[in-house]
Amino acid sequence: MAEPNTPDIVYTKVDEAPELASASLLPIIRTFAAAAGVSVGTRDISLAGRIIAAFPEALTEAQRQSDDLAVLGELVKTAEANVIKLPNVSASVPQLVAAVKELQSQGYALPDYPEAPASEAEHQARARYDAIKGSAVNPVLREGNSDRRAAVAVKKFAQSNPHSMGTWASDSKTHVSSMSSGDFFSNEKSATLSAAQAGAVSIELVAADGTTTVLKDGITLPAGTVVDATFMSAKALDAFLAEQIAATRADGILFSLHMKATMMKVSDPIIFGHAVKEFLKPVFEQYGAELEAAGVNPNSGIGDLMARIKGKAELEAAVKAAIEAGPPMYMVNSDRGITNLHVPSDVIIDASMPALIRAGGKGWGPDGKEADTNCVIPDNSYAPVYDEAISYFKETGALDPATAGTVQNIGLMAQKAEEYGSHPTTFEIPAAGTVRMVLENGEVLHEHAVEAGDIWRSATARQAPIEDWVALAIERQAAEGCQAIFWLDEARAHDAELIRYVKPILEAKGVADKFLILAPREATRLTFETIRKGETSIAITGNVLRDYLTDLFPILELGTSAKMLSIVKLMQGGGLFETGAGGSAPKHVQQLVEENHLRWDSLGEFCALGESLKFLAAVKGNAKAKVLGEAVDIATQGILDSNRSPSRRVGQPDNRDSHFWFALYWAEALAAQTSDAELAAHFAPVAKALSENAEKIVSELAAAQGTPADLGGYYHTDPVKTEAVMRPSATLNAIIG
Ligand SMILES: NC(=O)C1=CN([C@@H]2O[C@H](COP(=O)(O)OP(=O)(O)OC[C@H]3O[C@@H](n4cnc5c(N)ncnc54)[C@H](OP(=O)(O)O)[C@@H]3O)[C@@H](O)[C@H]2O)C=CC1
Ligand SMILES: O=C(O)CCC(=O)C(=O)O
Ligand SMILES: [Mg+2]
Repeated sequence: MAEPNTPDIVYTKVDEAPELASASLLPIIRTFAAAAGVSVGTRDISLAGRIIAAFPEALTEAQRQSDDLAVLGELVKTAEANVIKLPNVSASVPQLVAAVKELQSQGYALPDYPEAPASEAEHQARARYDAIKGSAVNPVLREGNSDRRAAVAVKKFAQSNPHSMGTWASDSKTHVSSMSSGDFFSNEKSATLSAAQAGAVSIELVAADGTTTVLKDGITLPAGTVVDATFMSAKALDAFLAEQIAATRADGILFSLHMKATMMKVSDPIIFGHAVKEFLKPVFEQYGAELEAAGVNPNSGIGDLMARIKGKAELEAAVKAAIEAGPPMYMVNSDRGITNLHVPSDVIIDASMPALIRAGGKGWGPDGKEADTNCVIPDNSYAPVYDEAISYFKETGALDPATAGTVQNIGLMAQKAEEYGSHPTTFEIPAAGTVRMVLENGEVLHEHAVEAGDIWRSATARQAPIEDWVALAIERQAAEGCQAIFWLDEARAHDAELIRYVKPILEAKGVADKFLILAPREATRLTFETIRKGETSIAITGNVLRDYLTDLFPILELGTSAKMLSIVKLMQGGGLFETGAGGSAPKHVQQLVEENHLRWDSLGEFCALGESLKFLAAVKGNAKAKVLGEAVDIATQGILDSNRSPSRRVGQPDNRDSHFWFALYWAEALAAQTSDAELAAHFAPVAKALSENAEKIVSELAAAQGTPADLGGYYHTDPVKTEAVMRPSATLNAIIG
């Protein structure tokens, strides 16, 4: 059961650009909803909020915060859940450390993040910080599978207002490089647990000398669970990286590494660290002891390394020389000298690869110019999607967003399906031996011979979420009547187990002929061919491809994934409405702080709000919520039709302007509707006041732009300062109240 005082809708407090947007939009939502008796509460899932909640004993009574993520984690397991979830930071270690430092500077007596915990207290602090790190929110809240697609109006708008696309040259040197052996893909084993195999599972390392170390126990898996185990060989990875660095240099193109160090919070920072070490090999060989003494952890990137050796001229010169000796690197920010390998969370594959493909295969080099790029994606499980996309565009030229059809996604992710649940079962192997997954009945389910440094991981997917995912796919295909493809490779161990679920369900429902099952590479090609004809395709995928494809296709079709409708149909009957498929856009905060312009597009919030209100109407029979929700859809349409989305440049309308127009169109739609006279009467004067003062409001908003903005913090902003920045129109504020 949900807590007795749960509001009708919970709106999440998050980080960076979406949180800034909330400072302006949420007061409007609350005021409008209150008029219809709909309550909108908030829960804090921001990085800073989660850190504060984890250390109550270190803080004063006034500083303490409840563990809102835990509360929401319970709520989403109930039918009462109606949550609007904005993107939050999935923190890398450098981000976590920066957030802790900021809070300490604000008087929060938090322990430092212990890089190398020694005492019991440090081990405890480290365990709490590790739980906050990476993708720690989404797997908890996503108690349902994912349905992401562009709303019809949004897709139509993109077709009639196509964004610019880079051109693809057939002789582009841009390509994807992946390991051909020794990676997670090659080493994967998978099995579905029978009733006799269900129960407790332990993971142990049997060393060469026969001693056994338990890596993890206390896991209980029910019958029907698909259990995978695999590993990446550290030696094979290093050899591959060395080869790619040399080959990139020889080709005269940019070196780039694309990982998901946030969502894959244990394995991917380690792989990223291998790349840092390989790129700076002479430095680590010559100065290894000094780097260690300075507390350098390559997994945290070159940025952290540079900060730790600051002032040590010889070391600094050695790092500079090593970077110069390597191929030019793909840059995050060439003006500031921030490379791909500076921070593990700066280049995140789901957003970075599509942006590069949208640009015609170009990345930014250290000279501030665009260039072809070697896209290094070590594991070969999903890299073929990007490889095939790039080959396809080299052959056919860029996609035309004016005519392209659309790709929707049904993604398996409920109950920490697949890689989402793999964090506690991923290990950097301390010594050579055999890793074994041992079942309660004594059987060894999977085993691998490993060497020190190898990265071993197990992921699982439970029966109920898999069946729910197939059911959702059937429902969506029936609704659209279009092509629908299960992106599953029968030659891959894990996918073969999923296919054993999928096929009988499709056959039993009599819909097998409506679906294709294709390996990712083949599915990529067919899907591009389909949307090139202007048609729709539904990609039904596992968790990682859910993540990758719901940025890839929208970024090519709509220019951004921020405009996606992103619904999580919770398995217990509740609703979780995500706002777009993108993240928290740190670059937008940088621009706001420098020139007080927020280019964040809240279309994702508008779409989610409409869905959330209509869901409230449907499950609680709340007629006023239905009226509010339908009016939100009209207002969202108005934003598109009248081109009220934020512009990218200072001096032009921004996020705050779009919220004003949204409020105006919403109020007008409510005043005009005839299903609820009381609401119409209430909103008529609001619409009138907003409309009559439009010019004044817009000029007050414009006046705020152009000078630096002070938010009083980055991860933990000052609410009063933020409100002053985000609500600069006294006229609008007076009408909203
Ligand atoms: N659901 C979640 O909770 C998610 C969280 N994240 C987190 O977000 C952070 C940033 O991730 P990153 O990989 O940079 O991806 P983002 O999606 O945040 O940003 C990449 C780019 O996409 C564009 N963009 C994204 N959202 C919007 C929007 N609403 N309006 C306009 N443009 C938008 C921006 O392009 P431009 O700069 O050209 O304007 C932005 O720089 C990370 O901390 C990550 O962990 C990431 C994905 C999902
Ligand atoms: O959970 C995360 O870290 C990011 C998730 C994400 O990028 C997505 O859901 O698209
Ligand atoms: Mg994503």
